[in-house]
Amino acid sequence: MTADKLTILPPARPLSGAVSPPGSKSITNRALLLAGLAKGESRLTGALKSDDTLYMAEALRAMGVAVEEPDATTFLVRSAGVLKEPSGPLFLGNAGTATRFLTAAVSLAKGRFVIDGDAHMRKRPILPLVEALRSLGVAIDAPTGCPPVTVEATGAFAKHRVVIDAGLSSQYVSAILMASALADAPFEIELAGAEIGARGYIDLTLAAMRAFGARVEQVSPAIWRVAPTGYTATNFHIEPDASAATYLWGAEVLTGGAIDIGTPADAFTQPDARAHAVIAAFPHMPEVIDGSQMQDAIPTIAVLAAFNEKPVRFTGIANLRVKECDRIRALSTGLNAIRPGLAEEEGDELIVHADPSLAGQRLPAEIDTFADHRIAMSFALAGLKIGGIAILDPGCVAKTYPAYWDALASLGVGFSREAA
Ligand SMILES: O=C(O)C1=C[C@@H](OP(=O)(O)O)[C@@H](O)[C@H](O)C1
Ligand SMILES: C=C(OP(=O)(O)O)C(=O)O
Repeated sequence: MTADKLTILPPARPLSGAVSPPGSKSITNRALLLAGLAKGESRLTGALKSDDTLYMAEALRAMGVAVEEPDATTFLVRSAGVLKEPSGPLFLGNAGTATRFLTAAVSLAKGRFVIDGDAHMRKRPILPLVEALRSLGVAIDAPTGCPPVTVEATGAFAKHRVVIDAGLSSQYVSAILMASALADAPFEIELAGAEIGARGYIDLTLAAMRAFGARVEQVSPAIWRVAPTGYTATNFHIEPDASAATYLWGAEVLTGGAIDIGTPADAFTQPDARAHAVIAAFPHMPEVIDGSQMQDAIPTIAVLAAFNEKPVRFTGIANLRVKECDRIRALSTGLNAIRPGLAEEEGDELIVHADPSLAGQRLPAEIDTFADHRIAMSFALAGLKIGGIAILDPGCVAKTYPAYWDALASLGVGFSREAA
């Protein structure tokens, strides 16, 4: 974490140029794990190198997997196909994917594993996953309901069917799906309720599992069946990050520019690519936006909404409160710091009162990012149109997009950096 602040200087011209977003965080962390669970060598290209994926790589190394980095976007993973007991706790920063996915994966290894993270991760719920694994006979404990999680693993599940509540996070389901291909018999996962965060992330999980040789079928909208195939090492290419793309799409429409991100919106398989259609409608974005299937894109769209022609109500976003920070609160706080009354929380919904006349004004505001990369990256968009927007702790973008500020600079955005 850096203590400084970065003030965005609104560009005089529309932003134009070519910038490729980095590799997908979600897919990189799935591929790293599955490569670590496969016997042999897997080459992962187009990968993201950022805090979240480097924590995953480091944890795998601590469990005996060789993870080499021949270049800036490749991981070369060599594994015996089993995760060994590490000599100490696995520290995963604030990487939700790494934390949840590894909690399930180590439950089928042998030994004692402690999954831990930073102060933010220690506030992010993991109890539904812990309880599901416990119901499978795993000796697992998370006294606060959040990390740290301690697992005493014996190498097998005692049962081959689990019911899990994924209302708070789809990552719990992805975690068990990926681990369950290592069970010793066919395994079934059922959702406790119809509610699930973003289903598109489950599809990403199934696609990654199949690429590494798993056989998994969706029996009904709430039930998946996984064959006990284990994983096969493979070479795997990772597409660019759709959530990262949303900032570039946002910068393009907000400034009336032309930014070539190198990937057509319909070529992404990640759920946040849905945001493209909404962003492309700017400044005529809909008055009600259901964020449930594109959750990580909501900060981007909410900041754009401040410049929309009509107010926007965001629904289906309750679990934004348990992401890297409470994103509903962070968005309302930041927008109201720019101009009081700009945003309003109504229960777990967010209303952004649009005001196109904000563009071109000077409204100095310090944006508290709450150490959340998406709050930093999305509020930078406001700074493209409003003078005086300062992003606190800009280094937090390293969680998923370490080159973000360089990318904006390459498009012609200027900054002034100072100690906060
Ligand atoms: O499976 C994944 O890769 C992710 C799932 C989503 O989280 P939840 O399932 O916790 O909502 C998303 O917000 C996160 O950035 C990545
Ligand atoms: C919610 C996010 O991350 P994670 O849950 O993987 O930490 C995110 O990247 O917006």
